[in-house]
Amino acid sequence: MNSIGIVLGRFHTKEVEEMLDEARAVAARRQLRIAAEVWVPGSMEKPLAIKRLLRRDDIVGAVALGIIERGETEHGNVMGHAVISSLINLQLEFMKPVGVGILGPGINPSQIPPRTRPYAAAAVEAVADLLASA
Ligand SMILES: Nc1c(NC[C@H](O)[C@H](O)[C@H](O)CO)[nH]c(=O)[nH]c1=O
Ligand SMILES: CC(=O)[C@@H](O)COP(=O)(O)O
Repeated sequence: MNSIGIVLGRFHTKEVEEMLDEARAVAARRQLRIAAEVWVPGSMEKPLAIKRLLRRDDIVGAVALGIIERGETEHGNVMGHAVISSLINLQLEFMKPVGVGILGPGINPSQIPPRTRPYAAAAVEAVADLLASA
């Protein structure tokens, strides 16, 4: 059974816990073992946490979950671009799939609930699909 790791940001923790619940269910359905669940302060810390997981021989893929909320400045947009770009680069560096389930940037509170489970599911499904097609 393939093992993956999940990195989660602590912004909007309750909603991210719902994303984790969905990710666990999809992983089980796709016969993926979750070898690690790593909580980090925010999205800026996700690339390092994902890289630590991808360096592990027992982990063949990873998932990043979290929420980048709408702020008053461009901080969230800049962060979103940088983080997602880094996660894609890590995928190519290690040749291991990284599913990105990060809501936003610029998401409003009312936009979060309908996206938590679909985004988490899509991130795990993407990793499972890439592993299956390897
Ligand atoms: N505003 C959000 C953040 N900001 C925190 C950063 O990700 C980081 O933890 C901080 O800059 C210290 O290095 N993170 C999110 O994931 N979502 C946000 O909305
Ligand atoms: C997306 C964020 O960083 C948010 O939490 C705060 O943003 P801002 O400083 O633009 O209000």
